[in-house]
Amino acid sequence: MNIHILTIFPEMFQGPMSSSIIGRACQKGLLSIEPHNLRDYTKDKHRQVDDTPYGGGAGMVMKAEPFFEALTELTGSPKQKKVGRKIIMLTPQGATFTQKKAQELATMSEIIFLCGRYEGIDERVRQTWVDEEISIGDYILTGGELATMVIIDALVRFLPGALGDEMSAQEESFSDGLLEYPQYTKPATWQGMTVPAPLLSGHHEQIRKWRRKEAFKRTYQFRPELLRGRSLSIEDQILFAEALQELGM
Ligand SMILES: NC(=O)c1ccc(NC2CCCC2)nc1
Repeated sequence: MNIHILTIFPEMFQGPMSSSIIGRACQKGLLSIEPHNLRDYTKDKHRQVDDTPYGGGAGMVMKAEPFFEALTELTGSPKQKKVGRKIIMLTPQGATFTQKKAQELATMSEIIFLCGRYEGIDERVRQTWVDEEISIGDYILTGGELATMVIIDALVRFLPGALGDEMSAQEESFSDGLLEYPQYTKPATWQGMTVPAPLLSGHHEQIRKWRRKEAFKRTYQFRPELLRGRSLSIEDQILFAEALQELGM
């Protein structure tokens, strides 16, 4: 997968996108991440990327030209829709990003992220080029760059080979829509707090059930809406009932 990012702050991507799992995935050739400085696509000597808004008002708006120049260089023309490529704009108006969307994006062969700054990007960029608008949550950021990094972080986990096998286990337990069960590591007792006995039993079936029940407890307590409308297997119904009992419900 090739990821291109149009931004006026390419340097923001150096640290986060070259560290840890993302950095290793790039080194393994599972994906490439290439920020492009929009100023390199300006034609005036001041390398102007923004200007005052028509109709007045505070702040500045990002000019269409640098985006058009960069996107034309990267993709040819707007009409050349390529299968497996998405052009995504990060905005608070976008569809809220989810794990499901992360999984879907991970199947793309190319993604181009458009990062706005100031008051936003000239509307003609969106109407000409943008396939999807995504928001990482209902809050306003100073730019689309951090939202882009969040999305890259979430999708890279779905690239085959990106996670060591120790992480892939977390993958399926989380992606079935329940919250994560509690995690423990050595020592077995820390400041008088002990690890729950089932986890020390070495009894895999007991451990699996304990984890599933804890996931039901947490999901019911913190995100009950995730449980609504779910059809549960017989075993899950039993574990869910036990979870509610232990919660004193
Ligand atoms: N919730 C979000 O994903 C999000 C994205 C971009 C943004 N700000 C950008 C958008 C255009 C100028 C700054 N704020 C919030």
